[in-house]
This record gives sequence, C-alpha cells and structure tokens, in this order.
Amino acid sequence: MGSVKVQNLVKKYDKATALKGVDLDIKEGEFYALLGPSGCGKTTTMRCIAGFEKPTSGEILIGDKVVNNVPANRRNCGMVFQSYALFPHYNVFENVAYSLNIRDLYSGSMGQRAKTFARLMSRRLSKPTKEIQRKVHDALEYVELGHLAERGVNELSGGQQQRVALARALVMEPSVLLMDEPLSNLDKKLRNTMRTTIRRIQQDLKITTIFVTHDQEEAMSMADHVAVMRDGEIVQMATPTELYSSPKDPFVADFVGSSNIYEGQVMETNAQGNPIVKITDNIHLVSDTRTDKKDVKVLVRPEGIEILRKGSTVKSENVVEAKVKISTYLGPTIRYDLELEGMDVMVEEEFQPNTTLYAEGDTVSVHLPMERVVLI
Ligand SMILES: Nc1ncnc2c1ncn2[C@@H]1O[C@H](COP(=O)(O)OP(=O)(O)OP(=O)(O)O)[C@@H](O)[C@H]1O
Repeated sequence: MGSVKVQNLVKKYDKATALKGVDLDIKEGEFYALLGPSGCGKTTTMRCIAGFEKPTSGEILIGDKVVNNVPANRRNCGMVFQSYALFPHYNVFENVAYSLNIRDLYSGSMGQRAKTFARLMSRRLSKPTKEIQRKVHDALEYVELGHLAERGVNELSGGQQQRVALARALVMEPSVLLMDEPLSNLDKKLRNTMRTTIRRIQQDLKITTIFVTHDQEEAMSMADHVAVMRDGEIVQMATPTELYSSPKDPFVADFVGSSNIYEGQVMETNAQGNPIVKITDNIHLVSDTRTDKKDVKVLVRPEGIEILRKGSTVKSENVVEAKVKISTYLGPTIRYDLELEGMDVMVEEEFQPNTTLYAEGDTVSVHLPMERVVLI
C-alpha cells in the first residue's frame, strides 16, 4: 500500500521551527505537489516522510503503518533529488543496478550483508543476475534510455542524468516516489519534456508520488493535488483548477498565477442575490461568489478581463474605463498594464493577428465578468 498520511507533523531545529503541524492525506497512486516559497518547509516535510529527518512530533503513515521509527531504507521510498547524485565511476546500467544492490545490503544474513557491502565498496559491481538485468533494462526503457545503458554518466546531458536518477528510483519498485525539485537544474525546454515523462510514468505505474517544487507552473501542470505551504504550514490543499479559481487567501492567489487583488466592501446584493462590491467610490463590481463577509479581497485573473472592442456585445454590468500604461507582446498573448482610478490592472489577451494593439495613453473599456470576480 502506497498511501501516505502525515498527521500534525512538527519539526523544530535549534533556531527554527521548520514545520508547525503539517497534515497530508495522500491516497495510493495520487500525484501530490508540495508548492511554496524558499524556506517554507517543503524539503523538511519530504525528508521526514523519507526517514532522513526525525520529526519533533506528529505521525507519518505509509500504507496503514506508522513509520516514525522505521529506518529510511525500510520505508520503500524512491528518492530523486535536484542534484542527480549519480556515481561518476559507474555507467548508466550500473548506476541503476546499484540501488538494487544497496537493497541487498539490508536483507539476508549477516554474512551475506557483509559480502554485499564488500562488493559495493569495490569499484565495479559483480555480474548482475538475470533478474537484476531485466529490472534495470525495464527501468531504463521507462525513461527512454535503454540505448545508453553502457554509457558513462559523465557523458550524458543533464536531462539524461536526471532520467538515470529516476530509473534508479523506479527500479526499486518503491511504494512511494519522493522527488525534491528534480527539474530545477534543467533548462526550460527540457523541464517541459521531463514533466511529461514523469507524469506519463507516474500514471503508467500508478505510483504514489510527492513532488517538491517552488515553481507553480510545474506543480499545476503535473500534480493531481497541490499543497501550498507557507512558513511551515499548509495553507491550502486542492486540485490545480480549484487552487487557481478559488484560492483561499491572497498569498495562494498570488503564488499560483498572476493576479489583480483589491480591497473591497460588500455593499448589497443584486436581484439574483449576487454581492455588489465597492472597490472605489466609482467602481462597484458584481461577483458570483456568495459570502457573509463585508470586507473582502477581490481577485480577478488577468486573462479573466476582457477589453471591449468595437462591435463587442454591450455588457450591462462590471464595465469600466481604464488607461493603457504599457502593452507587452508575449507571443501567444498580449499583456496590458492598465490604470483604473489610481489602481493597477493587468489584463492578458490572446493575440489575434488582425487585432489592433493598444498603445500607451489609449482609453479602453474593460469588462470584468462576474464569474471572474472572485471574493476571498
Ligand atoms: N538542518 C537544519 N538545521 C536548521 N534549520 C534547518 C535545517 N533544515 C532546514 N532548516 C530550516 O527550516 C526551514 C524550512 O527549510 P526547508 O529546507 O524545508 O524549506 P524549503 O521549503 O524546502 O526551501 P527551499 O525551496 O529553499 O529548498 C528553513 O527556515 C530552514 O532554514
């Protein structure tokens, strides 16, 4: 069973409390991302689950077993790190086979273990059994490196080295795969390819996976669920779409994608019961978020705002005039930085070859559809 449960996990160091009561409930086969800024406790959470760090308090369960006192090598977790941590004097095949040999180190009689240890300390591995050959071959095929099995790891690109590290974790047939910023050392294009590879393998093998990253795009594009962390705590745990459309607070909204966030007060409700929120004396927006609160934060994503062009259907509500400050061509989209009664508004539109780009100083009418005006 590869489910992972973390209950009220606290980790205190001499000078810092890294975790202040983290709860996670990850079902078997799910792909979870731990997302948050530097120092929020992602790696510490991961290291506690792996068994490299002893929690100050709280419980960790893998399957239905509490593993707090189980050593790292018996938790059956595969690890992939940012630094690939490969053995430079072994080739690709040997690097992957090595982890199977390490597992041997923890099984068998004292005599067998001593022999395994001696073998590992010698620079070459002994001839692998047919079983090991098959497992290593399968793991390398998974990461599309079967053809490079004999290559020295120093003769591989960064992306290939990370694939070896992934194969080395997979060959152990772990019940949980733990990945700590595994793509951070790769360039953007390679990162995108590796995202797809990891996701494909994870879905094929249905292996419970926890993936640490500070890159929201990475977390959102790969994971089934994302746990956003801040200062040793989980702020929100949700699917990527929930997180994006209904962030729990401004920190999450801002961390997950670009956002326009304003202070507002709910003044009344309209005939349909939707709140009307005052942003400034002249700007009142209708939202379809039902709330009991009076003071709210109003979130509008840049791509949720529409610039009304000639011929657009006239909208009856949530239309305001704004001034263009900067327009930035981004390839598939155009970003407009607008000024609206002293407030900054970011709008992102899909680029259409025949549309006129607005220039600095232009006045535009913008529509904020009420379903895109989210109260948090
Ligand atoms: N061994 C340690 N001794 C003392 N403090 C530590 C230790 N490891 C981590 N910390 C502290 O615990 C907090 C959480 O660190 P952690 O490495 O888990 O954060 P992170 O979210 O993974 O950050 P990053 O994205 O930068 O890797 C930080 O304040 C850090 O300084």
